[in-house]
Amino acid sequence: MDPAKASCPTVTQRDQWMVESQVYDLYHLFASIPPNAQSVMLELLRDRHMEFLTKGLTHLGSSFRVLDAIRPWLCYWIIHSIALLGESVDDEMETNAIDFLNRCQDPNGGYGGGPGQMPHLATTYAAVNALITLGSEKSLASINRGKLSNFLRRMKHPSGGFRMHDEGEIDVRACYTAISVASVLNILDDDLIQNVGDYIVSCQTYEGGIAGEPGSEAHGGYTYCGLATMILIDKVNRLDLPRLLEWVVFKQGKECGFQGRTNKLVDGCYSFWQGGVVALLQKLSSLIIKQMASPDYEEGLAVTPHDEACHSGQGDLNRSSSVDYHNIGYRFIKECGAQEPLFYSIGLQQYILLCSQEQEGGLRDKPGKRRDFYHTCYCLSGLSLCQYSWSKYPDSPPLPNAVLGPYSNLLKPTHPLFNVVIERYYEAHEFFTKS
Ligand SMILES: CC(C)=CCC/C(C)=C/CC/C(C)=C/COP(=O)(O)OP(=O)(O)O
Ligand SMILES: [Zn+2]
Repeated sequence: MDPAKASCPTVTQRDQWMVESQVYDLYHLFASIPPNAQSVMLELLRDRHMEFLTKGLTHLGSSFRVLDAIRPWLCYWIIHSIALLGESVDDEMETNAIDFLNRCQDPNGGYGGGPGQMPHLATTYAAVNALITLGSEKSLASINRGKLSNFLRRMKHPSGGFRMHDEGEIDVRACYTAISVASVLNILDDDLIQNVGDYIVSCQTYEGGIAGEPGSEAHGGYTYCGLATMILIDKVNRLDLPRLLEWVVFKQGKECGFQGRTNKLVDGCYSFWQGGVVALLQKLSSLIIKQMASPDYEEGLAVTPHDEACHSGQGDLNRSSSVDYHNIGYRFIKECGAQEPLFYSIGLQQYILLCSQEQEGGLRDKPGKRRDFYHTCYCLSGLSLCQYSWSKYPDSPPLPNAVLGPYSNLLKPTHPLFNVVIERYYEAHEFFTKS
């Protein structure tokens, strides 16, 4: 999956069979070997992943010239993966990463794809998440929040959406990256939020998922962005949540991985984009039941129609006057949702460990594809969500049967709204509450 562009809308039956046969070969092999060998096959290859990731970070300054416009993304994918594995980067690497990201910071706010490049919302999100994950005071203090706030306001469009960059496209990714960054940095206010809910509601399609822009096809990446944004702005009740849930659960394929959209192939990165959608919906289970139970639901009237009148109704999140935006993400993870995952969590862990994991380290889309940092980050993020999907709170240790393979596979929990490791999120939340 290339997050920058959409390709052909369907795959051929032959493509589908090829994937199925490769995946089923692996599953048959797995089923045919003794339990102790199965346990070895299911092991998360921590040391090899660390070697792959550390090498990548070391070479960030030199060998990634071809990926010159996404270098803050590479920082985030690598640093977040390392944090999920419960490791950290050494002091020299941390200093280099902070200095490098600082050079990507635009004098007028926001981060570009490399030093001197125009600021872009996607690389701003990546840079901020990377700096939060590094977590030191120097790292957090390096973000110029005043200027970044100006940049976000410059990207705001009267439709309610945001542009990705000056004169750039308006889409649901732009809404999410702007709102996520503003929320975590404590600079979110009514002006930034105005009409965002209207824009995202207009992107929910007849299938139930969310498209990148009005009139397009529902897709897992945009659905994650749209749903997370609606939660962060306290407008999630405006989405048709039962339909969204129905759409996403049917995106988990026979291979146990997720596909991004109807009639396309499963891919390890959707373990996070679609797995994240289900994890968020799990927390919203009482709201979903409420929408379904409403006598108006069949008529499509149970969903609040306009931006002004809506609050989520999620316990403490339900307020009548001014909204404490900075704390929505904080309180959300404390909410109790459904006690069990709403998808086949063990099956997805099996897909990630047996099909997406490369023996030499790093993770990939599917068998036959090459590893890369993007897939490593989102396969590990999805694996972490699965492992904690039976836990009442994301930071309480899961029972052994929730974790496929040896318990040493357990990763750090990630915040499902921001995709940063929860411990780092708490530290950043405290830092930006005070400053
Ligand atoms: C935070 C942030 C910037 C999030 C990005 C969200 C994201 C992953 C959007 C996906 C974009 C898209 C339509 C890809 C389709 O590619 P494809 O046709 O190659 O893949 P497919 O066959 O799996 O649909
Ligand atoms: Zn992918």
